[in-house]
Amino acid sequence: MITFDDVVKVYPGGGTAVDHVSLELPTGKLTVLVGPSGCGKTTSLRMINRMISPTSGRVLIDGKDIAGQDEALLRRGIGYVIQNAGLFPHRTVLDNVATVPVLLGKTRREARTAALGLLERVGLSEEFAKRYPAQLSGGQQQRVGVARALAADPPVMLMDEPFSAVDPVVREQLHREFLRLQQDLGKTIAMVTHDIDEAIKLGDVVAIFRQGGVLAQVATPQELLVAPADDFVAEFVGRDRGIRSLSFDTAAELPVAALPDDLVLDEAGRPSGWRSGSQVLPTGGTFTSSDSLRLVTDLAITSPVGTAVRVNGDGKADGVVRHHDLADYLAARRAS
Ligand SMILES: Nc1ncnc2c1ncn2[C@@H]1O[C@H](COP(=O)(O)OP(=O)(O)OP(=O)(O)O)[C@@H](O)[C@H]1O
Repeated sequence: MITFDDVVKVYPGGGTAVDHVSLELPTGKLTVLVGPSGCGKTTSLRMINRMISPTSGRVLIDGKDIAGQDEALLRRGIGYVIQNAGLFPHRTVLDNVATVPVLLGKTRREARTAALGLLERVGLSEEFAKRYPAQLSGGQQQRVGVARALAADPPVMLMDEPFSAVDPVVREQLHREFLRLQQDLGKTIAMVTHDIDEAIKLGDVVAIFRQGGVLAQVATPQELLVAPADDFVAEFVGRDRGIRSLSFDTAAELPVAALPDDLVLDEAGRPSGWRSGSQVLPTGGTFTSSDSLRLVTDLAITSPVGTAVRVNGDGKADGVVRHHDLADYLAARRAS
């Protein structure tokens, strides 16, 4: 666990960048530091590996104040990924990843073999290993940056806007890959972003900062959407938060009604449309009990008959949810 204990940072000649922040970043989880520009996110992140020292207060890793620790040793256990990857331009991709393990005492051959494995894990095949960073796309460079940070197998990773320099489609792909990787590795990660949607998507815990380096709220993404602490957080989290919060709940407990007569099924029992006079209208998609309530809501709204169809693992229809029943369910859930 990383602990900020009443941390203050005042830059000489500047204002207060971080103002009495107390925060816990749980072990094995991804904590996102998010907030508007200049609110102290990067300063806070860099206090974890001592690139910046607090003016007062303490930063502890697993209960030990890092101020008293050997700086080189401390950083060995902390990977660092920055925007635009920050790769060494005159080294190949392979050597970018293998450099730190060599410095830590691995033979060049061992380090290179491990580096190839890491590149593969972040989705880069062997053909990229011999290239130089400038010969890669932005998204590929970010992947190398992540592989390089992982090379020393540090328990802690600091990531400063790691996905912001790539276009939205590549970012989406990197998010998915990164979440899968983190599921396997379970690193303790602190990530800075200014993008609340990214924070909500990736974070186990989200710490929202406001101007002046003050913590506005620390919560799970779902809590932030359902119960923002104040108007600043509500505004920062953005519109549609009620609908967005439904992404975090599955349809497992949603009661379904029996299949109605106007639902058309194929021979295998799979839904193929809604009968409407002489026409058959499209179902517009189906859900399973492990899908989110947000998907079910979307299906019920967009269905030509206001009804979402549930299917089982074989794709057979096994129940329906009408939009008014869904509304009743959501209202009852809110009240409980
Ligand atoms: N070396 C420095 N000297 C003086 N002031 C600084 C220094 N570094 C940062 N600041 C100031 O401290 C405040 C917090 O900066 P910081 O970079 O931590 O914010 P941030 O939330 O990461 O911002 P951004 O999202 O724009 O990167 C800002 O007002 C900034 O101008």
